[in-house]
Formats: sequence, C-alpha cells, structure tokens
Amino acid sequence: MPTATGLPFDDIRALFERLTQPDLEARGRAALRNANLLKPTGSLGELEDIALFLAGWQGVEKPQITRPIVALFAGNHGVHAQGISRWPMEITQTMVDMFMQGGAAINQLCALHGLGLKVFDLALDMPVNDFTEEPAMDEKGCAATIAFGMEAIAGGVDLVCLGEMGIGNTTAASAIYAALYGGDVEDWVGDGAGADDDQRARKVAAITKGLALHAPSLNDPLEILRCFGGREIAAMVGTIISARAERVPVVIDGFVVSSAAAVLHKIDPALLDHCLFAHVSAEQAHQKALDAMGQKALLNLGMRLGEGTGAALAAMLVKSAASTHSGMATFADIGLPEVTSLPAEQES
Ligand SMILES: O=C(O)c1ccc[n+]([C@@H]2O[C@H](COP(=O)([O-])O)[C@@H](O)[C@H]2O)c1
Ligand SMILES: Cc1cc2nc[nH]c2cc1C
Repeated sequence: MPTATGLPFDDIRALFERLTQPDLEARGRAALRNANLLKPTGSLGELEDIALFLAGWQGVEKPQITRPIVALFAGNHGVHAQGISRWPMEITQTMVDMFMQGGAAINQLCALHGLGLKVFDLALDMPVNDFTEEPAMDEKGCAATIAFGMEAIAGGVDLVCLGEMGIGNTTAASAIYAALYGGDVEDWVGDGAGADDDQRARKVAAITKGLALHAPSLNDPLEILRCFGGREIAAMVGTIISARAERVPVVIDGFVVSSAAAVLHKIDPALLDHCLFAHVSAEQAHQKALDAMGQKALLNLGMRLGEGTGAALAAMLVKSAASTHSGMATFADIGLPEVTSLPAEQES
C-alpha cells in the first residue's frame, strides 16, 4: 500500500477522487417496473426505496441479493488501561473464539437470514496504543489496516454488513465523534457494554485528555482515525471504500461501525452514497451521530450489542426489498394497462 513517492495516507486519499456512481438508467428502469408491480403505488414503503437503491448500485432492473455477508472485525484498545469498560480485554478474544464456534448472537442471525460470516481478528494480543498517551496507530499501520479491510469483499459478495467486536471500542468511537463534530464530550459518551458511573466518568476524562493531546490533528478525519481509532474501525473504513469501488451496497451497524462511516462522511458525504444505516443503537449519542451525518436508520429496536447484529436484521429487509421488487407480477400480467413512463419527479 505505501508508495515510495508519498505518505501512506496519500494512497487512500487518491481513492476518494474517483468514486463510482450508481447506474441511473438501470435505476430508472427499476422505478418504471416498481410502478407496474401488482400493488397500490408506494404500498411497500421504504422497501421500494431500497429496491431502487439496489437497482442503481447493481446496474440492473431486477436486483438480487445472493451472496450477502457480515464482515466482523475485532480489535483491542490500549485506552482500556484507563478503566473505561466493565469488561476485561480478554473478552474480545473469547468472543472471536465464540464466533468461530457458532454460539454468539451474530451466528444465529447469519444462519437464520442466509448471511455468510467472515471474522477478522486484528492482532488482538497487540492492542493499539492508549490514545491518552500517544496516537493509537502510526500512519503506516493505520493505512495498512485500512488496506486489510478492503480485502473483506474479495471473492465476490453483493451485500456487506459491517460488524465489530472490541472491548473498549465505544470509547474510541466516542472520541472519534467528539473529534469530528466537537461539542461537549459528555454528549458523545454512553454506557457501552454496561459501564457504571465511574467508568463512564473515566471515558469522558480519557477522551478529554486525548483531544487535548492530539489537538493539532483534529482538522483531518484520517488523522482522527489514526489517533483514536482501533484497528477494527480503520479496517471498516477500508471495507466501505472498496465496496464503493465494486458498487457493493454496505449496511452500517450501530454506534461503533457508524464511527468508521463518520470519518468518511467528514471527508465527503458522497463517500457514503452506497451505504444504508441499519438501526439506531441504544448507545446514547448514536442518534446524535446519525443526525450529524444526515442519516435515517431503518430500525430502532433498542439494541446495543454490536457484532453486526443490527446490520444482519436490516439485511433481512434489504433481501426482502430485492425479492418483492424482482419477483412480483405486474398489472400487465393480469391484463391491465401498463405504465410506460413516470412523472419526472418519480423517475429516481
Ligand atoms: O455498536 C453499538 O451500538 C454498540 C453499543 C454498545 C456496545 N457495543 C459493543 O460493546 C463492546 C464495547 O463496549 P465497551 O463498553 O467495552 O466500550 C464492543 O464489542 C461493541 O461491539 C456496541
Ligand atoms: C459478552 C460480550 C459480547 C459482545 N459482543 C459484542 N460486544 C460484546 C461485549 C461483551 C461483553
């Protein structure tokens, strides 16, 4: 990834200059098909919007989801030493082992909804640096981790749901939001995986210290990622970028995955055009983060697990949207007149 001519991040930044776009002609054909499907206009609500979104990114009138995956990234965090989580760091490895054994929540949802599960553990025995003392990563390591995340869609997938596991990573995510958007640190901090009042106060203190230490870097979103992010967050940035290049839609999970999306949104909101936001996490500040990105989530079920569980549920909706749109009969099929053009405002 790093080149002889520039800094490692230069290669990443170059990718933002040549963004693939949805196929608007295919999307238009899908909109016409949608108008002819055997149902009252608009009666499948947001499923219709999702079907047209898929048609645009897949470049076909009848989109299909046949190879969906959850890409689940795990990382450990040096800031854990500041007493910011209810859980020991070893739980990250324990859960990775459990993902392999099939006993975690995400395994059940993947099996139920026909989603492949790819688990990537990112040097769990070498946590990123404690961001209250030094940047979490150096530029080379951060860029290499972004590049690693780009490989998650290799082998051909047509929907990628992002998930993560990392004790301490809600502190990293809160720090990223506070650095990107400013405001009171308290407003970006929540209970994570069950923090008590003292742990929560220590999250605020750690982030406040980190923001002061890394103040010179706060005007550059990739630097913010490097200073505060875990490897799992950097890798998810990479997956979102490579999915865009391949025109593969991405489903963003909760509070932590959204922090990876927020890094890209701050660089250019158009970098998220191929992403759907799955759910509003119960982690306080997730709604605030969604608002900052101008995003509306599909579900709001009070979930705050991570692992990609909210994204896996939303994938079921995305698959439903593709199936109804592509499989239904039309009014012409029952001998009724066909709609042959749409009013201009309904064309996209
Ligand atoms: O993504 C979310 O919405 C979310 C909200 C709260 C907690 N989590 C999960 O909880 C873990 C981090 O919690 P903590 O308190 O150790 O920072 C990590 O494995 C996340 O997947 C995830
Ligand atoms: C047990 C456990 C499972 C998790 N899955 C995602 N984050 C988690 C955090 C904990 C503590």
